[in-house]
Amino acid sequence: LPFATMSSKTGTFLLQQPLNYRAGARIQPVDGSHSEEVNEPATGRVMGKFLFSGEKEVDLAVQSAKAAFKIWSQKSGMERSRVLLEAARIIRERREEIATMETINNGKSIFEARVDIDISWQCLEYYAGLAGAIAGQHIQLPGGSFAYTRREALGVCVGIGAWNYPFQIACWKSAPALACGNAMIYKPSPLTPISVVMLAEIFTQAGVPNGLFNVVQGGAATGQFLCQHQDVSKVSFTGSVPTGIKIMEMSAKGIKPVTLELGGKSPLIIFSDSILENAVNGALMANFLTQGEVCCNGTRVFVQREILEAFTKEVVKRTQKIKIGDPLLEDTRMGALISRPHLERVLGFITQAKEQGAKVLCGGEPYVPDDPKLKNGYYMRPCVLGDCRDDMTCVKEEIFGPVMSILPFDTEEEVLERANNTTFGLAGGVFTRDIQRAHRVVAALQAGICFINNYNVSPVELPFGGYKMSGFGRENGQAGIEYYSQLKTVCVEMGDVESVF
Ligand SMILES: NC(=O)c1ccc[n+]([C@@H]2O[C@H](COP(=O)([O-])OP(=O)(O)OC[C@H]3O[C@@H](n4cnc5c(N)ncnc54)[C@H](O)[C@@H]3O)[C@@H](O)[C@H]2O)c1
Ligand SMILES: C[N+](C)(C)CCCC=O
Repeated sequence: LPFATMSSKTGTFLLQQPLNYRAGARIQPVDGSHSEEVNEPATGRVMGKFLFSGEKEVDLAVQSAKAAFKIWSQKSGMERSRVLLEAARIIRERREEIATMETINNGKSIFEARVDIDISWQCLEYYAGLAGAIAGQHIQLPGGSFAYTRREALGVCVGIGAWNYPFQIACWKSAPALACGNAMIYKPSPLTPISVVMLAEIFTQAGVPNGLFNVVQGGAATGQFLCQHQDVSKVSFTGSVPTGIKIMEMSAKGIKPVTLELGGKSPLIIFSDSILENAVNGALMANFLTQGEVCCNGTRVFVQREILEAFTKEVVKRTQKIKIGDPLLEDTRMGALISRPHLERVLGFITQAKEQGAKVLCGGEPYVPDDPKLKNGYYMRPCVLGDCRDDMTCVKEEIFGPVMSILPFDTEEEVLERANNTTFGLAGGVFTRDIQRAHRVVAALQAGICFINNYNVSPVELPFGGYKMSGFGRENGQAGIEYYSQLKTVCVEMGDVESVF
């Protein structure tokens, strides 16, 4: 179905179709508990309403996924690979339509949304490539006996996603899950319910059995029904630390494996020998993609004192030039934040930072575009904070908005101590021309994904995930296979059985 193309101008899209997907079709949930509005962040307009799913609908989705799992898990890796490749091809073909929908529902610029959709189909292609290579081992034992291992699917997996990368997060979870032979039920964030249903339609069109990828819409209660369902074998969650803790507690009751992709407050360390232009570009990429609503952002920017002034001046100049506005316009580089309460929360962090002694070097206030249809959108000017200290709230807590905190440092030893002084551990970065120092620094960083002389690039071949309270498990890369499969050992006796009894 053409979706966004029928109405691809900001302020015009209307939600007309059901957003649950079960057994190969869009449906209304059988026990929709209540309906919620879905907003367009760029305009603040209500685009329509959708129903939150109750326990019965969750159970129907699980039963339908179980039936599809029986078929899909019996297919060879190569057979699954062909279907995933076809899904990747359809996403490529519908790239503009999906990116437009993502922009309308999330508020990020169309420029960025296209990149998200590219990473999404690349993820499907990558796991299609691995599907045929999923294999066990043969182990020789004495007397001609032997053993072998089988890497088997887990069953019905649940994916629960955040609102910042709605389509991409669904692909990062479903591609390895399906490649390994699992079924998946996906629950997107209620703030961004739309694009994942397009993914479900694409999987059906590509040839997955009906029910293999179902979508249930809802919030915390729906998520809980999913996590607590006895026929669910695994939960993969992307979201905040407090919700991650709840997911882990619920999964513990059923001894269900979990993958937790949680928040961060990552350090970006810029040494004085860096190429200044690259370091500035890196800091912008580390802070302002998707209006700063990125889990792995390097929001604590540690700058060696010798270049503090030059770096800060350039970062501020470049930040002030970021084009904010209608996210569907080609030259927009920063769109609208996800919601009014979230915008107010981010602005609240800036007020508090000022109270605690930080200096606003640029931005940090609401932005009202000239275009009248955007006047109720959730925009703000990206902010750079100077005079920051490690004990300030803006430096300690995840803001999840376009706010960069600059922190001076003097020595490598000092900055590493400060960089690791956080309960988070998702990402980290270093800019330097000294290669020994670069590798020494990333080896010492307590973070799951580290960047040397760049930031926030994410080829799907690379495992992604956190240390410490940023979670565990990995998405993407070969490592992703381990988190959607289980190992069976088969021991084969070729001789007679000797009994000790
Ligand atoms: N590490 C990563 O890969 C990654 C990626 C994107 C976002 N994030 C993190 O996500 C957070 C922002 O996203 P958010 O505001 O959507 O997070 P959130 O934790 O509020 O919600 C995430 C998802 O969990 C669901 N949920 C909420 N309560 C639940 C419960 N009790 N049981 C089951 N499901 C429940 C929500 O409906 C949503 O789908 C940030 O902290 C960000 O860093 C992490
Ligand atoms: C694609 N990025 C920019 C690495 C973001 C990954 C998802 C985190 O929120």
